[in-house]
Amino acid sequence: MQTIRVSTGRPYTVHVGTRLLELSGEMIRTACGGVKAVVVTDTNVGPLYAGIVERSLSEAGYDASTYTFPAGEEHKRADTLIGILEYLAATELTRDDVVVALGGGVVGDVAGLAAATYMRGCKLAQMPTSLLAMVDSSVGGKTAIDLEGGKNLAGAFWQPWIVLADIGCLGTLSPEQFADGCGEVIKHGVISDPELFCALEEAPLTYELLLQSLSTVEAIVARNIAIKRNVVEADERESNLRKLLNFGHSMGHAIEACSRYQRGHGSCVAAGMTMIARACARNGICSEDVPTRIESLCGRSGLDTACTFTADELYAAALHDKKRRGGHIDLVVPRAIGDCVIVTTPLEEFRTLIEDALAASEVDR
Ligand SMILES: NC(=O)c1ccc[n+]([C@@H]2O[C@H](COP(=O)([O-])OP(=O)(O)OC[C@H]3O[C@@H](n4cnc5c(N)ncnc54)[C@H](O)[C@@H]3O)[C@@H](O)[C@H]2O)c1
Ligand SMILES: O=C(O)C(=O)C[C@@H](O)[C@H](O)[C@H](O)COP(=O)(O)O
Ligand SMILES: [Zn+2]
Repeated sequence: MQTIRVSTGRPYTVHVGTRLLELSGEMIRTACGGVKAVVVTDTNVGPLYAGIVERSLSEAGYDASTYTFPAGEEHKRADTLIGILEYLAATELTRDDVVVALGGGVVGDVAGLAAATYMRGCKLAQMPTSLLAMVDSSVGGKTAIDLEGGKNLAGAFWQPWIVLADIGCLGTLSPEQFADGCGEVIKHGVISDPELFCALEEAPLTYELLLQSLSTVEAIVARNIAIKRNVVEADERESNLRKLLNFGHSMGHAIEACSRYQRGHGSCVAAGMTMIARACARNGICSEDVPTRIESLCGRSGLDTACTFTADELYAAALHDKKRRGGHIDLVVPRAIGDCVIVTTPLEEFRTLIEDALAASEVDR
């Protein structure tokens, strides 16, 4: 097992390993205390793993129960949040008690927001079960729901008390769901770890690798958590540096919204990273090999980087981005693999960059 300490306002430890589902009760009790624990999960993950976690919590002395909501990004919404909050109230959970978010990033984000708002804040344990949630969403404290206007528009920063990433859970993901998490892994390489990016070019993170070597995947997961930890520790509330973690997301979130959340987040980030890198190459900000290498690595990791939406559609959706301030948007642009910067960009220029990216993808075809 690997442990990664996160020194945010309230410090906590991320544990990455196997058999953590079974051990979760005692580990959560040590980190959180309390007498009640509510496992929040979705209809795919619950039948697989909630029973093991609820049993472990009970054996550790908790009065434990489970709340399950329908799987999918389309349920990362206000009515799901309210359903969870009403359940917490019905079980008479107190502020000293624990919400256990067991699932992918959707469960982590919405259950995390429930924990942040229930009685103005109760304890939270993140138990990510998808690759994406392990390498990214369970760490760093961003919680959110989507609104009609766009992705993650209502949320809170609420760091967990503990994160338990049982990599044994990855085996029940579909190859497509596993690949989706690679989008954020590749992002981490591009923003700050060129050695990771090169290592992935040598041996991409694939479902086949998962079947061959769980320990290799465990090491990659831990390395990604450490990358995210370093950024979050430096800028917990995203005043500046943390925006780097949004590389590929200005266009990625727009693609996700345009697809009405039918396309996976990681795949949209892969397309968004490729698009902004293409636009940067066209404008002499990076060399042509940057978009080529990003697109190629995404493809070898099983990610689709195509964008089927028009500049008008993407621009309209991207206007809801949280990094927009008046007539500008803070864009994360790559200068090289491992070297990204945040550039405050006028909206007209951003619109031109979207057009450049789409034009460049036409030329490539
Ligand atoms: N808070 C953050 O910092 C942050 C970071 C990145 C992404 N996100 C958010 O995370 C979400 C994407 O996360 P995701 O890709 O995990 O999506 P998800 O939670 O929808 O999970 C993807 C699918 O896999 C299923 N699943 C999860 N674990 C499983 C397992 N072990 N076995 C079988 N099925 C399993 C889920 O039920 C779902 O159908 C998006 O909403 C995105 O905005 C948040
Ligand atoms: O943790 C962060 O900070 C990130 O930006 C990680 C992203 O991968 C993630 O998708 C996040 O939810 C996006 O944040 P948002 O503020 O643009 O909603
Ligand atoms: Zn993301």
